[in-house]
Amino acid sequence: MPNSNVPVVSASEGIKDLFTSGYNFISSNTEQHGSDIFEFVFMGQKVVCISGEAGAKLFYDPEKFQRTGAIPMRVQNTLFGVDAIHTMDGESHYHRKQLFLSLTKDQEKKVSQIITKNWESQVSRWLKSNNIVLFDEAKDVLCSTAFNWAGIIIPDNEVKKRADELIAMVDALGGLGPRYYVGKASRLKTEKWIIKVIENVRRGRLKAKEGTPLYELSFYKELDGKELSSQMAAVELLNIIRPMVAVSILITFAALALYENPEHKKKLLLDSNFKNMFVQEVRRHYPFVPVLGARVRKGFNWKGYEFKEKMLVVLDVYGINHDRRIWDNPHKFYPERFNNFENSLYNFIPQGGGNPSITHRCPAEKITLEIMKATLDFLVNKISYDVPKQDLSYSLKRVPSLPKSGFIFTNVTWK
Ligand code: HEM
Repeated sequence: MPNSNVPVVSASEGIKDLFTSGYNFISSNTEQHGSDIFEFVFMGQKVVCISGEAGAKLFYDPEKFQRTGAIPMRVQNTLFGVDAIHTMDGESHYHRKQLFLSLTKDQEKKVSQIITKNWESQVSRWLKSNNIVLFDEAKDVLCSTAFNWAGIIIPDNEVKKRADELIAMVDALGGLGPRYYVGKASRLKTEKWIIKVIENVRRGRLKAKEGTPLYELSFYKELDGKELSSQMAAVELLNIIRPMVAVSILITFAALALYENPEHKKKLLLDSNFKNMFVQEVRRHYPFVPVLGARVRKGFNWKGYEFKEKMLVVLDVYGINHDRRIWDNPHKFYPERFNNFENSLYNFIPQGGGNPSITHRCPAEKITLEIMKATLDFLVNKISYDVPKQDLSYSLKRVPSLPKSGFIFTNVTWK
């Protein structure tokens, strides 16, 4: 059956639109055409874009979609590593996912204690400095937190270099040219180092504490009873450390939200429930993950549209977090909207959707929230600072996005 019943965005129009609309590319087209599905030809390949809560529910049906063959090599070469959990399906995905779920389960308190200590240890330096860039500080603090939690000790003078490499992998996501090559080189360098660490643990030359991600990934066995190759173990260990460092992007947006909405400061000082709503709204409101991709496992029909086997389907993550059918006044920063918000698993998906023990949804949303809350608590309750004039704008055309100045603060004092 021909798919003549959905809008088709021409390749030339679509490319122009992709570069001018960025994060809003899918939602601007679904709104314009009044359809949650449209087709678009990107680099010679037909891509089906879907949006809306029902679109997310469809996308997370493992009978209909698979991840094998969906993640471009340029993303695997930089962000995730080749053949990582993100690309797996079925039983082997389920088995590996249980490892990630067990590594992250009930860890939020431990991680937030480490990060609070790490933030506090920066203050004596800040008391003597002017114009401190929060994003730079956050990526280093998170890098040292992530390695400490994962069971890898790195000297203080290596933290910045490692943090820069991990952020370069994330920054490569929407980058053509230099950003991509810096991200790829950073992955090669970091993987090489972590492979050595894992081999040292396996040969008993380096002690790793049972229960830490380093130990568990070093000795984890696949369904066939074999250990991961040291390369694969390194890729997956980095799939825990790298995203933790990337929370620095959300932290920078949280500081921006606090600065632009000073009326929330008092409530953040006193009300832990409000702190929770505030960080949820940061995850919803600000741009981070733009889209997710999957391939049709076996042909099916949805809303009269014929999804054919192997078709590439892209889900509008940013758009669903700003969908007028789900959120009133979606472009307003309004934490109170999370009071009594009914989460259906598909209507608020900043870290993916569905049930995380079955789907590819992020296993570390609780950890992410606690890192953000511990940081907000530190910024609001422990220190005072001024925010000088700077360019705090951020672009929806750049993936990932970030306030241009990185959020500069100065005149720091303890409270
Ligand atoms: C900055 C905050 C974070 C964001 C925005 C984020 C976002 C995401 C997204 C969108 C996915 C993929 C969902 C899908 O494919 O359907 C994902 C998966 C994943 N995330 Fe996160 N994440 C964050 C933090 C973390 C942290 C702190 C960790 C580890 C401690 C982590 C570990 C993972 C892993 C291992 C997966 C793969 C799960 C799978 O394929 O089954 N993430 N994350």
